[in-house]
Amino acid sequence: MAAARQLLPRWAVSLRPVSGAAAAGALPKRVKVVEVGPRDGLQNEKNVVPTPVKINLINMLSETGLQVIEATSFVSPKWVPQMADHTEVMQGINKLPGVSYPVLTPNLKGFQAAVAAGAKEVSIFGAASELFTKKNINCSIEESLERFSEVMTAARAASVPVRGYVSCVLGCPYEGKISAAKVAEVSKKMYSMGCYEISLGDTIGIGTPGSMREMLTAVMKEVPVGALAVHCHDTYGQALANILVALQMGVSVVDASVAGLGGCPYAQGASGNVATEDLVYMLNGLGIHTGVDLQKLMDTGTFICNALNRRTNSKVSQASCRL
Ligand SMILES: CC(C)(COP(=O)([O-])OP(=O)([O-])OC[C@H]1O[C@@H](n2cnc3c(N)ncnc32)[C@H](O)[C@@H]1OP(=O)([O-])[O-])[C@@H](O)C(=O)NCCC(=O)NCCSC(=O)C[C@@](C)(O)CC(=O)[O-]
Repeated sequence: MAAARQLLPRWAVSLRPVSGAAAAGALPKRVKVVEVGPRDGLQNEKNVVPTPVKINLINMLSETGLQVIEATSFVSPKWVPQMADHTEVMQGINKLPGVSYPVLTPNLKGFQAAVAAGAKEVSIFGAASELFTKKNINCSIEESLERFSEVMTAARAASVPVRGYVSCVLGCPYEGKISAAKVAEVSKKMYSMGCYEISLGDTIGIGTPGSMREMLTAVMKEVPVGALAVHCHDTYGQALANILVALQMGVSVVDASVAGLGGCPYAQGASGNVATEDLVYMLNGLGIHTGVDLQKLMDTGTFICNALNRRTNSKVSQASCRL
């Protein structure tokens, strides 16, 4: 199959990492932080989060300097009731120039609804595990790729850039260990379809720096490092260490969730993503530019934790409250 051309969002062009960074083992000078809190962070909440709270959360995040905020998902409300207000959220937020608000779309129906609601960028989401794919989107990996290819065709016609997620890259809640070769195979297929970026998801946060390195080594043979992102849940407390390894290997796009909110409804027991506050703190300490205002981010974390009546998972926010 001939590779489809990747349609880049406007902001992405200036953020491509300097080529050769991976070979030299140098850290990137800039990192694009993809904030997934409003989607990944909230999708697993038991109680329905009021739409105005979601809108406020996104509006506050927009003021922090983040360039990408994943806003919601256009999935079946029977599967994920928390995201049923996707259209209201997309139409209620203040979309700032220079900030992108991608949404998840599992199929053509979701893509069409997303575009009708004003989405200018979407993400398709697959997995390197057959059982997880079945539990999450009710089909096999092969069927999921067929559905995604319909989304890609429609997206290309509408000039909508598409990001691709691959879940379970370091382990699966149903299958256990997932081979790096399988992750590389699915990533390559999604990149070849035209996804401009592949986000590699450690869905259950089980990876270690060692398994992250092994997996990335395999994937980087099939997908250019400049088109890779990492998406680390922090269940085993390994997220920052895993991210650091990815940065050392040349990855310069990292997903994170404010206050470390979240989990996946189809990966029971998995905790949230790395907290965006903790990621930005680490990147600041490494002298890596993100453009994100840490104080505003922590204020946003406080807002959403108060709204959800829970304690933040961000160690940086916890520490700054104590000091
Ligand atoms: C994919 C489906 C829809 C298949 O679900 P299905 O039941 O197989 O779909 P279907 O095509 O048979 O349709 C069944 C019903 O759903 C409707 N439907 C069909 N498509 C849509 C849509 N897009 N939006 C709204 N409704 C839809 C469709 O119209 C029909 O409605 P009915 O006739 O029964 O009234 C379902 O499995 C689903 O929605 N799954 C979403 C699961 C999900 O959101 N998981 C969490 C996100 S993934 C994640 O968190 C991992 C990630 C990305 O963060 C990375 C990581 O951490 O690894």
